[in-house]
Amino acid sequence: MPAEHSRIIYTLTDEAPLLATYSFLPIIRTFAAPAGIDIVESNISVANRILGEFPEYLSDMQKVPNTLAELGKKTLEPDANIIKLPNISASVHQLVSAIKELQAKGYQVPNFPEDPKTDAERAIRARYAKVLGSAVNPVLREGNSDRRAPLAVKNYARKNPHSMGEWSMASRTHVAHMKHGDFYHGEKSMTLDRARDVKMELLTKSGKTIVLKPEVKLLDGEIIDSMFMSKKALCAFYEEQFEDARKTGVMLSLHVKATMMKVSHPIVFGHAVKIFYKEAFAKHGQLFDELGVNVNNGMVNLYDKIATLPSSKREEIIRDLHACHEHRPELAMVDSAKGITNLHAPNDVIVDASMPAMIRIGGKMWGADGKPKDTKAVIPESTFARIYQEVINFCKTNGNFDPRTMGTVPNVGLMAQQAEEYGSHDKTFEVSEDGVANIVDLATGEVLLSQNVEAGDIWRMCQVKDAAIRDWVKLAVTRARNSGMPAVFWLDPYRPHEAELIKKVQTYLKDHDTSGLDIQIMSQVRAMRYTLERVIRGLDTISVTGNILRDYLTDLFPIMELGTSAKMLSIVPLMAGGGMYETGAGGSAPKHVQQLVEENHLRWDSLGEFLALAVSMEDLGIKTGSEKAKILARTLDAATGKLLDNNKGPSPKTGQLDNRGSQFYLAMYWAQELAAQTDDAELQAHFAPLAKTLAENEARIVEELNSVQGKPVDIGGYYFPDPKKVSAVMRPSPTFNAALDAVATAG
Ligand SMILES: NC(=O)C1=CN([C@@H]2O[C@H](COP(=O)(O)OP(=O)(O)OC[C@H]3O[C@@H](n4cnc5c(N)ncnc54)[C@H](OP(=O)(O)O)[C@@H]3O)[C@@H](O)[C@H]2O)C=CC1
Ligand SMILES: O=C(O)CCC(=O)C(=O)O
Ligand SMILES: [Mg+2]
Repeated sequence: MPAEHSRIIYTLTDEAPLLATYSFLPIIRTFAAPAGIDIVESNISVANRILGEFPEYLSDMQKVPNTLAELGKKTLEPDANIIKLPNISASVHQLVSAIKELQAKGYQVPNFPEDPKTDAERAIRARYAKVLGSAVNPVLREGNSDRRAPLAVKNYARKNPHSMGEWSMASRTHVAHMKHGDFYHGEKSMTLDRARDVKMELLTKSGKTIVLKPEVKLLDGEIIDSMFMSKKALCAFYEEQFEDARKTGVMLSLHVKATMMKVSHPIVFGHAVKIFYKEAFAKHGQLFDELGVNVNNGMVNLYDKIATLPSSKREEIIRDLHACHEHRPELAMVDSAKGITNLHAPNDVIVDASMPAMIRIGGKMWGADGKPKDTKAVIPESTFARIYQEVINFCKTNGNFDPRTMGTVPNVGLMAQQAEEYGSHDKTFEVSEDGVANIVDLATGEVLLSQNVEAGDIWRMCQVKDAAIRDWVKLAVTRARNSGMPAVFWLDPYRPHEAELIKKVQTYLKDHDTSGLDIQIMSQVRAMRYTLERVIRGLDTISVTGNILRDYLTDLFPIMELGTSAKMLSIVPLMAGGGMYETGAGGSAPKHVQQLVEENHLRWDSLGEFLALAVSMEDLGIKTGSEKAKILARTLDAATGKLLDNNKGPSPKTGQLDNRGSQFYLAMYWAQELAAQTDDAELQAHFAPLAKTLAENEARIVEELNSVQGKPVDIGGYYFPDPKKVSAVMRPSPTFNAALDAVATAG
């Protein structure tokens, strides 16, 4: 078997998934080896990405290759087979913390220039921008998204329903969104008649021409949009909503996606903070400017910056901040015990996860007194906010969803080739002066799209390539055909971008045999209502959406159906022919690391990894003609089914089975499945002794894994932990380790 074709690339990322990888990789290697499959690591953690970006600051020993760029290239090769775990999409605060940790460990990478003044600082900042926010997914996701709950997982959730909070008709929880002046209302869109090179420029009222983006290469048939968020409208909206919440006595929460929309949403977040605390900002604004306070990075930034002030001044500021609360509504808390509010850090309340968590528990968030309360969820962007209001209306009328009976909602999402918001980061600008923002053809000078903007508005251009749209339509038809489910394109004909998309969808659907399929196009709110009406009748519906709703719906529905998006199968069929298998649809669960460090219990569920590995091995088997790889995939799926049936997922409670124990059970069941199959005698003989050893030592291994819990452990860092220490913590069972080693030696 050619070596090139028997390779699975396994990413090393951050936080909980990285910890889980330390115990899972030795297991995977034990099983993959006899099929000639190499498991190759690719470290794309935020720390490693920083090091990869700044080699000239490092000693030769410290230098690392730019792994993300290399992996990005790999996604364009037809034999790519990548298992991608969730990684940190770093906010500025997280990035700065990671830099500090690296520096403390002797890696002399430059400081992050928060407020660059010189060209040199601007250059460093531009390089750090490549590490900031959602920097990994847009590079690797060179294909559209296919996310769904596998049948075994869905059946497990039906039999073992997670808890759901009660919804009451009297709930005051609701979503507040902008009615004008947001990206939706100002959007203009067009499909290119031919390939063009364009620039983005601002013609100011004062007569200047500011070129914001000198060149963007556009392809024939590509859809481009120009849209802006009005600062005035956004600030007026915040004022009105904060006051409404205060008057009506409902708690307030803000939900944005500052990590994925890494340029626009921090600004949107910052305005909320400045308006909430406006008296304090009016009084101390000049000092805050001098200190370089930037609340786009949350209140945490302000607290960090004032820490250097003499204590009397600092206390005065803190008193003034607290005084603001008197005429503002109660704020939802992220951690009420520690006094961390919703406005503390923009990465603490990430809308895709935070809204479903709130809906799941009956429309509540936590108040400062630690009690769950109804909340006004402020989500400025109307297109996406309205779907949540629709779910809330539905729950108020029909009660909470029932995981035992509800249907499933898989998603086919448009994201390939940096589609929509994914490609907009370097084309998003905070407008410096009133004027006209134009997208101009470089060759002809023709103004393609034009907007009247004002100082402080956020103006951006999004793109979607024609090939990505064709591939998305094809994936939707394939999924509809293979699943037998109806598919709904969630597209709003009144939104200019989506009106362009609808034309293409209608055209490309004709390229496929859609006979007998139920494929419809509906605006988001109607699509949500239609889908929910089916969901409560136990009926399944595929949602086919753009990039943002791909993200939002693949947390929303899994969290209702399965209790978590960790249990999703998340496949990216790469357009160049390879496959990327993401593990779950959720994030990197920072809370889980805290629990491990404090109590040596890792509640991270690796089910997503198990599911991803099975499809990855299956694909490898098909593409390389390896029967052994196919058998490994089949038996792994069976083992995962058994794991679910026997309830061997990790418990959130310290002292009980955790991630490590769950992985042990997977290994035992997998070995048993391989020992029991008769299609391949070699594999059978190879794994029979392991199956026997693990079964005989089950009680002992579980005891070794569970008895270490309850005490703090040291993993030697957060963003750049010590591999030896993590490995020791994550592999605490000598008996299990020896059993795996014995197979390697025997092989
Ligand atoms: N694909 C990717 O690379 C993604 C990366 N992210 C990044 O992850 C970080 C955290 O994001 P956040 O929005 O807080 O979302 P998370 O999904 O990390 O956290 C929300 C909650 O989901 C639950 N959860 C998620 N995954 C698992 C799992 N495998 N096993 C058990 N529970 C799980 C946990 O809840 P509980 O313990 O209460 O059950 C967790 O606290 C950010 O840096 C974000 O940018 C986010 C989404 C996707
Ligand atoms: O790219 C990111 O920052 C997050 C992506 C995400 O949340 C998702 O894909 O579900
Ligand atoms: Mg998401």
